[in-house]
Amino acid sequence: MTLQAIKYENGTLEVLDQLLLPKESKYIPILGVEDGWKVINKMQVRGAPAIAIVGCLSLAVEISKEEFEKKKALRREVEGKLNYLISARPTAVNMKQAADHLISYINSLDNDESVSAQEMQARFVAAIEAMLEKDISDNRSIGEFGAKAVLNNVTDGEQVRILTHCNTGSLATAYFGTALGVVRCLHSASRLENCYFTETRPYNQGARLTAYELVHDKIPSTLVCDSTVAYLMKTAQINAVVVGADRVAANGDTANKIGTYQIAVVARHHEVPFYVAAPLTSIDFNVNTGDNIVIEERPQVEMTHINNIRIASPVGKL
Ligand SMILES: CSC[C@H]1O[C@H](OP(=O)(O)O)[C@H](O)[C@@H]1O
Repeated sequence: MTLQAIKYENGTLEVLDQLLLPKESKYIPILGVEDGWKVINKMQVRGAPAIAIVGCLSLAVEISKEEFEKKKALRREVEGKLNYLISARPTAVNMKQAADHLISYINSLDNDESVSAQEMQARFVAAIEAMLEKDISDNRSIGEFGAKAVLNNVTDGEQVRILTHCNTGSLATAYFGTALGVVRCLHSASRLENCYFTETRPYNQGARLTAYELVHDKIPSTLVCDSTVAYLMKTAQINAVVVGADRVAANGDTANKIGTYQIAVVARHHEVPFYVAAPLTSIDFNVNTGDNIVIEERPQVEMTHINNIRIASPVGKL
């Protein structure tokens, strides 16, 4: 079992094919931007931060193999390929945020006459490589801060029962995770009684990925059907719901995996504190409210089939 979704070293990139988990643990080589776009679009790699990191690293791999005599040629190639990578999946903002930051950075290098084309290429690749460690550092901070926030609402020494949705752990980020990072910190502090997590149809991020992570880390946990969450909050004294985010709008509206909204409504009804654990790279200050967030529509086969086996009778329009 491995929880390293992304393996990168000196211009070589491999990603864990999450479509095969938990049955098979297989790494896919990423030789450039086209490979990066495909693994993101097919959801072999998924999770808002991981999408941005893999997308940008696929560009770093490609750029590292080329030689640029002219700085403007490098800038043009970088801009075009970053904008292409954004198109792989629309809802998570992290790839767009990373692209905007990197385009601004390479423009500053292009405009700095003291920087040669070779230096520009090296500094640009280094800026992308730094995203890996930054994400892990952010996740640990989110985990510690989130655990404190959850524990502020319970009596001293009480062990907590958490509900989470989808996968927001090491398989959705560079490592450690966001909402699952909060769960990891509660467990490390010996304050976690149990983490309930939903199967998260139709891709089954919970049943396939979150289960994989919590078993690996030996964290007390229970897999529940998506349809159980209301009953669970009625009967299991859940202390908090903690979820991730694909995109948070300027007013705090949050787009996350389908099913999150109904969990939030039920949490409100049962007066269970509801937390969104997300890095700054998931916040889009250019979008005023959630109404302006593009919600992804995936192929219907992802609902009607599991491992290429039909589980839903053929019907009309789904
Ligand atoms: C830590 S971000 C996790 C985020 O990504 C998931 O979506 P997907 O598996 O489709 O990429 C889900 O929305 C999670 O909240």
